Amino acid sequence: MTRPGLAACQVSASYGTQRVLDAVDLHIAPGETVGLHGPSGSGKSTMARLLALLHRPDGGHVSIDGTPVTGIRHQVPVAVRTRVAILFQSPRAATDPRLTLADLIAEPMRAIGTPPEQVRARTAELADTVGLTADLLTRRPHAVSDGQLQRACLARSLVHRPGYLLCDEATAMLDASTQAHVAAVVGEFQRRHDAGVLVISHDAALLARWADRVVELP
Ligand SMILES: Nc1ncnc2c1ncn2[C@@H]1O[C@H](COP(=O)(O)OP(=O)(O)OP(=O)(O)O)[C@@H](O)[C@H]1O
Repeated sequence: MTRPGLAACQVSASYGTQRVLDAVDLHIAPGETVGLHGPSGSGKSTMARLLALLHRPDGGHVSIDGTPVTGIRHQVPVAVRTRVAILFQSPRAATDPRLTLADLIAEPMRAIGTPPEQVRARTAELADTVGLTADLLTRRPHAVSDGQLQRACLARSLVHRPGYLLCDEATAMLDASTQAHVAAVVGEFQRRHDAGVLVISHDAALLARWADRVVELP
């Protein structure tokens, strides 16, 4: 029987001659919140990029619900790659400054040809979930705060109702109340969809509060 979950199986990753991860295992079960902690440069973000199918491992593989994934990004079938979503630390680095917040949220739906009416309805539903008003949805990133932009990124990450959500220092730049709001939205999504969540943070106190267990990278 296959073990459900998002797994890195003996994955290794290098940049040039620098080996960043060496045969590392990590498993996130449905409904589970796993913390990932480790010193700066230990490969936490690289692990998130591997699990999000954005970066190809040099060795080992990623598996989703027991099925090994081959390829990365668009090489992976839509139904498989949309099982995993990632939320980055810096919403500005992760967004196209030319798009309105509504278009940012809608982008992953348009990319797979979702009909416009469905796109509109789901965008409105998600904007409501993350607490973005209609006025904010018409603005571009330069005209909103980091917290408001991160809310739009969170909405975008939930568009396809992913089975696994990877939060790479996703609340590190936010003030305490936005941090709590983002964590609450993620928690509610997780409960409703039995999603597995990976929380990457330098903040041991945050991980102790948020995660069911914490994995240390050396
Ligand atoms: N695109 C890249 N090209 C070259 N080296 C990279 C690249 N991305 C990351 N690295 C290097 O790989 C190592 C691991 O980086 P990574 O960002 O995964 O670590 P991290 O644990 O997330 O660090 P931090 O906590 O500081 O964000 C670092 O030494 C970094 O400089």
